[in-house]
Amino acid sequence: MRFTTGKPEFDLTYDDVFMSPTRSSVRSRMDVDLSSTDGLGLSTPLVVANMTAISGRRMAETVARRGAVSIIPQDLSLQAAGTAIERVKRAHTVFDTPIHVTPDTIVADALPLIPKRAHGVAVVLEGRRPVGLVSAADAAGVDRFVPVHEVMTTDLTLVPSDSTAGEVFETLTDSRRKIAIAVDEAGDLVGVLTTKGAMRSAIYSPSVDAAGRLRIGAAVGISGEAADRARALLAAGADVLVMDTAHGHQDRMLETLVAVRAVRDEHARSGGVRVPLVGGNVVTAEGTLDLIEAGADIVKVGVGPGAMCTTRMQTGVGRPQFSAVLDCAAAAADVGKAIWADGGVRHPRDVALALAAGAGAVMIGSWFAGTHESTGTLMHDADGRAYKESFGMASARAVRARTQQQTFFERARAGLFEEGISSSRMYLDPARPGVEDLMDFITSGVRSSCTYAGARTLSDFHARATIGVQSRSGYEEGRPLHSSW
Ligand SMILES: NC(=O)C1=CN([C@@H]2O[C@H](COP(=O)(O)OP(=O)(O)OC[C@H]3O[C@@H](n4cnc5c(N)ncnc54)[C@H](OP(=O)(O)O)[C@@H]3O)[C@@H](O)[C@H]2O)C=CC1
Ligand SMILES: Nc1nc2c(ncn2[C@@H]2O[C@H](COP(=O)(O)O)[C@@H](O)[C@H]2O)c(=O)[nH]1
Repeated sequence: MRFTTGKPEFDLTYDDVFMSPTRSSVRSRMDVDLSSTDGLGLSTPLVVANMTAISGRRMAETVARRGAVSIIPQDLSLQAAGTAIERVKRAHTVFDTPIHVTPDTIVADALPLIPKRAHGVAVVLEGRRPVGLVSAADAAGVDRFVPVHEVMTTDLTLVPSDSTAGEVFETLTDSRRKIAIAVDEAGDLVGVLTTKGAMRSAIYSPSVDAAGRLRIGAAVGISGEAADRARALLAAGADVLVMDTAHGHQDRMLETLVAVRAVRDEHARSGGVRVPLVGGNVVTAEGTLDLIEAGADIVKVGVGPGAMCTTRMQTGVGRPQFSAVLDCAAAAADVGKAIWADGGVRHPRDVALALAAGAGAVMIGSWFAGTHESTGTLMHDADGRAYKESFGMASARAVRARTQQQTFFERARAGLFEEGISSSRMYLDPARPGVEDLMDFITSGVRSSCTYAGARTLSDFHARATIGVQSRSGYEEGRPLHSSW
């Protein structure tokens, strides 16, 4: 990557920069290979942040089907994390795992479950056999105590579970239906697929492990028994381990990395699979190199850019994210390693700019909180707009949950150091209410950015990108106007 006018002496945010178009021989945006350059080989270079309000098994399976990976937060109990990993490993790589209810489930119980999937229905099962579909529209205007078998649709599009996404697409378009239910030879439920899902399956490749199962990562805190948690997560099948703390460039993080690396190496010797370790967060070349020396394969970069973050206001510490990514990525590349750009992403352009600066993949939290797949419960404000509640992992709320086993004094002391927002409303975009909708939005933007730079791969993109520094009005000029001026 090069600057149009030489590297400035001051640090830059994503908003401060733009990319100049350069001559390109790439004929189509679909010719761009978006595989991550972080060694994980994600076909979509996105990682869902290890935040309790965002990353759970539903998020993990959905993004893995589209080539990305989600990290289960450190605050989840080992048992819950193990269950999440196990469910994601069992999930189908093409068909979505639907919500299911029984014919006798009452409408009042079924309705809150339906928004937990972007496809908007629950499958009604007798045993494991699908007998109906119920949507919020089917249940509109009926008594809440009515059993779903009285309102469900029974005219189903059943497809064999070995159907390809293309075959399902044809079946659905021929029958003018939106959702197919895949069943096995016994007629038992395997999963569901919408026309959009079938189309996406043709565009994205799932992120899978050596056994062909969807991938999922898990976080380990630096306080407490990190090595024991890491060992248990590896045994449960985690595909990547993330050690992160606010100040990643501290002795305790380095010691934790050394300890977890030993556990990981032992796991690799016995099982033959070397799980990558991620450490963070840092914003300097020195921090990056120290974490790599201690055992990190990937360094997580970003202090203070996150949407739930109060660190910069509270402490004055942090660094504008574009420059942090640029410097840390260069330092990591010098020793053959990579970084994730973590936090501060609000538009597809931010992802493109992070990748142009050399990030191996980009971590997103809050933007994905406002989706059907995040862990929170769907709520509506006084105007009827749908939202989910999000909170920072260093907020008083998260600290209270994380320190439950400690004494009252320790908890009160920890509570003094909050560096995050405890409650924030992340609205679902009515045009893009699912995480896959946002992934389409982001990846189409990044594909296009690559062709503007004449790049077919992300390493090409980093090599060819030409970046300029813009004024505030330069940034404002680029913002679309949704009504006249
Ligand atoms: N990317 C970012 O900008 C930030 C991210 N976060 C996220 O919040 C989550 C919780 O992280 P964290 O608050 O570190 O909690 P952790 O539970 O990971 O604990 C942090 C440990 O480091 C010690 N510590 C020393 N200096 C600091 C410091 N400046 N800030 C925080 N801890 C320090 C703490 O001790 P003691 O409590 O005794 O001081 C504690 O033992 C993580 O997921 C992290 O990524 C949090 C803040 C910033
Ligand atoms: N300073 C804080 N940073 C936090 C907190 N919770 C999470 N984070 C960081 O933000 C990113 C995600 O950024 P986003 O802009 O996509 O939301 C996450 O990975 C953490 O590094 C917090 O409470 N305080």
